[in-house]
Amino acid sequence: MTSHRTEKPSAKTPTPDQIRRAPKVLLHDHLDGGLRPGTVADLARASGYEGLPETDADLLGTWFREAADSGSLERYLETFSHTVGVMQTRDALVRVAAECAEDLAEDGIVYAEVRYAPEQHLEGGLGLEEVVEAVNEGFREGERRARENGRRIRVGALLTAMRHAARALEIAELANRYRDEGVVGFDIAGAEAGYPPTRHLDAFEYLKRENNHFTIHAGEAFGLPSIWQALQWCGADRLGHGVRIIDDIEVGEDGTVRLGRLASYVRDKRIPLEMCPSSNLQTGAADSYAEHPIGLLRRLYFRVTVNTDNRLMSHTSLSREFEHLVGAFAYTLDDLQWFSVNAMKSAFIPFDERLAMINDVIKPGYAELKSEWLFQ
Ligand SMILES: O=c1[nH]cnc2c1ncn2[C@@H]1O[C@H](CO)[C@@H](O)[C@H]1O
Ligand SMILES: [Zn+2]
Repeated sequence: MTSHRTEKPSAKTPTPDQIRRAPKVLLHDHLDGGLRPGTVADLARASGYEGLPETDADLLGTWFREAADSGSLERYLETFSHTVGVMQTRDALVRVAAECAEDLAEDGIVYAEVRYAPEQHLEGGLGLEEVVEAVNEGFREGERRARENGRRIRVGALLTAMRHAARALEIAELANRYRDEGVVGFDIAGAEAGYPPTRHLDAFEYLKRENNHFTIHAGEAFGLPSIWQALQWCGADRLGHGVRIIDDIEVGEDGTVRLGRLASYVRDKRIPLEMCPSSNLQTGAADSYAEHPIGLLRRLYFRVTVNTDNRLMSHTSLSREFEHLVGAFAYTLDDLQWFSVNAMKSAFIPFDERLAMINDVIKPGYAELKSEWLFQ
């Protein structure tokens, strides 16, 4: 008698090792939120930065995670003063960017867009352009080191303007100037409540006139009005977080789902949502992985992507984010592929490159993983 395997192999729960080896795409990761704890300690020592709460790398890593675990975005953001504080020289920026690309490649990421706010790195005397050039140099160096270790990654930069400041147009112009040299788009970040995206309308209008791309942190600490402004006033291509779109979705007792006008628009127009589950648990935007809106949004086929936000503060990696989601929602390799293809479709690099990444890198990578059961 022949025995047949009844379970579709791709429907099995992926192991942590498979998750790590799966080709992944990351669209929302802050350069100043992803330093290795040891690097923060090293750079502080080298530059004479005295404000660190701990000097031992392990203790420092724990400190960042715990301090960021505050339940409020404002308190979460306070921890960045220490990472930004040690990223004020060319060498520090090159090192942090190179290690970032290396770490992402080691985690199985094949394409990443990493963001940072150039205006926050001028205290040591660097100019905005020098900051961008140092970070770009670091990314290229990290890509090279990854290649030497048998890994392949491409990293693009997103330039962020801080929403409480008034330099958005200047930073948008900077992003436009470097668009063919490693910078793929623009973003605004920082405390959301009290700083609506329309404050920076001039920057967004400028980028639209230049046919350039941008994402906006919206719907994280503040709700639907922020998402609505980001899309309908500012014209964002993607939403950073966007979790609060859930406020415009009603699920009835019998399971029927009703989308409001804004949620319908987001789904109909395939607006990419850059979701960052662990970060949301820390800032209070969601209570647990199982209750995170990503579960429902994925079932409703919103264009959901999975991201890290701040690997240091959230003690995470993209693989870990997927592990949490696999635990909460029993996602399979098919789901992971769906998230990765969604992210690649939503990237800011040209269409032909996105398509080649999907067809020549991502899909073959998942096919390879899905075939492993045949040889066990
Ligand atoms: O989740 C977030 N929401 C809003 N702002 C953030 C988040 N994570 C980091 N930053 C802010 O973005 C700056 C540039 O990278 C960081 O310095 C931090 O202030
Ligand atoms: Zn963010």
